[in-house]
Amino acid sequence: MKVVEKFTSINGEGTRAGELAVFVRFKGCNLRCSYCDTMWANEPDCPYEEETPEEILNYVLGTGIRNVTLTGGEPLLQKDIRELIYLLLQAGLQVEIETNGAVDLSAFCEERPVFTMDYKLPSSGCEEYMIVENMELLGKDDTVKFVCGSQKDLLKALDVIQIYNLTNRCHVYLSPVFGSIEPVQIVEFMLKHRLNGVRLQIQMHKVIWDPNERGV
Ligand SMILES: C[S@@+](CC[C@H](N)C(=O)[O-])C[C@H]1O[C@@H](n2cnc3c(N)ncnc32)[C@H](O)[C@@H]1O
Ligand SMILES: Nc1nc2[nH]cc(C(=O)O)c2c(=O)[nH]1
Ligand code: SF4
Ligand SMILES: [Mg+2]
Repeated sequence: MKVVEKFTSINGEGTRAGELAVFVRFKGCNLRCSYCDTMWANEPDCPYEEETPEEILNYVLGTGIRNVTLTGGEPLLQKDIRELIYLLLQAGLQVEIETNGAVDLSAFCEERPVFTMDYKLPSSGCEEYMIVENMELLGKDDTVKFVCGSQKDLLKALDVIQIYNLTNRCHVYLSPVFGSIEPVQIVEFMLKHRLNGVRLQIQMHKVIWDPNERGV
């Protein structure tokens, strides 16, 4: 598996934000979002370590931390990802997958990790690649995250939340594209549309550390 970085930190996003977590970031992505904060991991010349699922499991177990987040790039494109998810779950770890909404999740539902799935909004430039059938596969422990960069994005997020009845299905987060929309604009939008059951989330690691710092 192509690993570009592994580190321990607090999870800055998702339902376990604020808890300790081990991160494994994989190389490569099938999308190219306008705002991507980890584009470096998607470049063909980005250095990586080739690691087996067993090696990654041993690293995770060695940290003594029970939450594992698999991210990237797009982690579900890695050839051995199913085996890794299986090994981590067998070891009793809490496994979260950050995924971009452009990979069919049906192939990964047997192992049942927790999915934090983006719905890419217009300003990402990648909305056309969303596999909306994934919505049906999500359950109460999963999350749909809308990373919003504009009012147009917020209106589209509202549409998608209503069409797929997301607040009754899973967790729903609105998160600002870091630095391009003020969080207060999202709060005002939530109030205006009475978005009950939806949460604002700000990437905590970018508040704690330099927003461009890697490995945190
Ligand atoms: C870097 S992606 C990796 C996982 C997967 N490719 C995806 O898009 O979900 C992890 C999360 O960071 C979010 N993200 C990337 N750049 C961001 C930015 N500039 N501001 C806020 N969130 C960002 C993505 O939308 C996604 O939810
Ligand atoms: N601390 C921290 N939390 C995170 N949660 C999701 C991340 C990601 O890049 O996918 C991330 C990250 O890069 N750092
Ligand atoms: S899908 Fe995720 S990793 Fe890929 S470009 Fe978009 S934000 Fe970056
Ligand atoms: Mg990140």
